[in-house]
Amino acid sequence: QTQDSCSSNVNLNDQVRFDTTTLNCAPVWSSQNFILRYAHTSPNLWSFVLSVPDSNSYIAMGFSPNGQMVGSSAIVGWMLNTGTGTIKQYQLSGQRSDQVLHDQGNLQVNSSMIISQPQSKRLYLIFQLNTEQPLSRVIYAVGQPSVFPISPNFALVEHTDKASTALNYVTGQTKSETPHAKLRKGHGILNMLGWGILMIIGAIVARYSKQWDPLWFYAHTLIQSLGFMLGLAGVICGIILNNKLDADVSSHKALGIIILVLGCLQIMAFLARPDKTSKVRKYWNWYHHNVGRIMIIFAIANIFYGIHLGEKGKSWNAGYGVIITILFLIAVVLEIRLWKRN
Ligand code: HEM
Ligand code: HEM
Repeated sequence: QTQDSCSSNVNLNDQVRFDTTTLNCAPVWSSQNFILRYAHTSPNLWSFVLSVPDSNSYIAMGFSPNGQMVGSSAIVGWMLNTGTGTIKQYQLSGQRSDQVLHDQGNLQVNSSMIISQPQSKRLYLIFQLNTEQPLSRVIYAVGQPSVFPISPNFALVEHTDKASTALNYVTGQTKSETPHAKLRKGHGILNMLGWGILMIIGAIVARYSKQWDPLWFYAHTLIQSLGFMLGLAGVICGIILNNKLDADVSSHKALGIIILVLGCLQIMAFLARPDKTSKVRKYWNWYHHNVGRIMIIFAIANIFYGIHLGEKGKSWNAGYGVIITILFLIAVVLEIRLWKRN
C-alpha cells in the first residue's frame, strides 16, 4: 500500500543524517497524496522530507516568489528502475523544457537525496536548505511515467499534474493557490455578467415590454450598453490573463473575439438604425434580432467552456446554470403571454 499520513512516523532507518522524529508534518497536496515533513533544524538550516507515492516519474518541490512556476527554483528527484536515485536543483525560468535549467537556481542546498521505500511504494525527497526562512509559496509537480531526465542536459518534460500552494511554516497549514486568482475571477465575472446575463435581460426587456413605449427602449439601451462595457472589460482581462498564463485557450479566445465583434456590430447597427416607418426597417429588425440571438448563444457556450478551462468546477457551473434557467423560464412565460395576446 502507498499509505503514509501525518499520524504515522517516517521510518527512514539511518539513511538520513538529521533527526526525522521531530519534524512538523503537513498533507500538502491531497489529490496526489503528497506529505511534507519539515523542521527549522538550526538558525540557518531547514530540513525537508517530502513523501509521495511512487508513480515512476520525477517529483518536484519548488519555492516560488509569487506562486507561479516561472521564477521558482525547485528540487527535482527521480528513481530509476535500477534503483539509482538522482536529485537536482532546477531553475524554472520559463514554461518550456529548454527554459528549465538543471543545477541552477537560488536555493542553497546543504544536502539532498532521494530514497525509495518498496514496502510502502513511496519516494522520499529529502533535502536541507541553508536559509533563515524558506519562501512560503511552495509548488509541486509530478512528471510523466517512465520518462526520466538524462545526461548531459538532464532536460525535464512537462508535468502531468502540478500544484501551487502557500505553506504556513508555523502551523503547517497549506492552502492551494491559483495564480492570478483575482484576474481570473474578474475575467469570469465580468464576461458572465456582461455577455451572459445583462445582454439576455436586455433582450428580454426589448421583446416583452414594448407596451411601455418608450421606456422599454431606454431600458434596453441602458442595459445593453452596460453589458457591453462590462463584457469589453472582461475580454480585455481575458487577453491579459492569456498573456500571463501563456495557456492554450485558442478556441475560447476565438469565440470570445467573435462575441466581441458581434457586440460591436450590434452597437453600430443600433446607432445606424433606420426610422421605424422606413421600408428597410423590417430587414434591420431581422438582422439586429438574429445577430443578438447568435451572440447570446455563443456567450452562454463560451461561459461554460471558460469555466471548464479555468477548472472552476461545479459551483460556477451551478451558479450560472441556475441564472440561465431562471432567465429562460422567464422568457418562456413571457413568450406564451405574448402569443396569447396576439
Ligand atoms: C520542463 C519542465 C516543465 C515544463 C515544460 C513546464 C510547463 C508548464 C506549463 C506549459 C504550464 C502552464 C500550463 C497550465 O497552466 O496548465 C506550467 C504551469 C505550472 N508548472 Fe510547470 N513545467 C515544467 C516544470 C515544472 C516544475 C519542476 C514544477 C514544480 C516544481 C512546475 C510547477 C508548475 C506550476 C505550479 C504551474 C501552475 C502555475 C503557473 O502557471 O505558473 N513546473 N508548467
Ligand atoms: C479574447 C477573448 C478572451 C480570452 C483571451 C480569454 C481567455 C481566458 C483565459 C486565459 C481563461 C483562463 C483559462 C485557464 O484558467 O486556463 C479564461 C477563463 C474564462 N473565460 Fe475567457 N477569454 C476571452 C473571452 C471570454 C468571453 C467573451 C467569455 C464569456 C462570454 C469568457 C468567459 C470565461 C469564463 C467564464 C472563464 C472561467 C473563469 C475563470 O477561469 O476563473 N471569456 N478565459
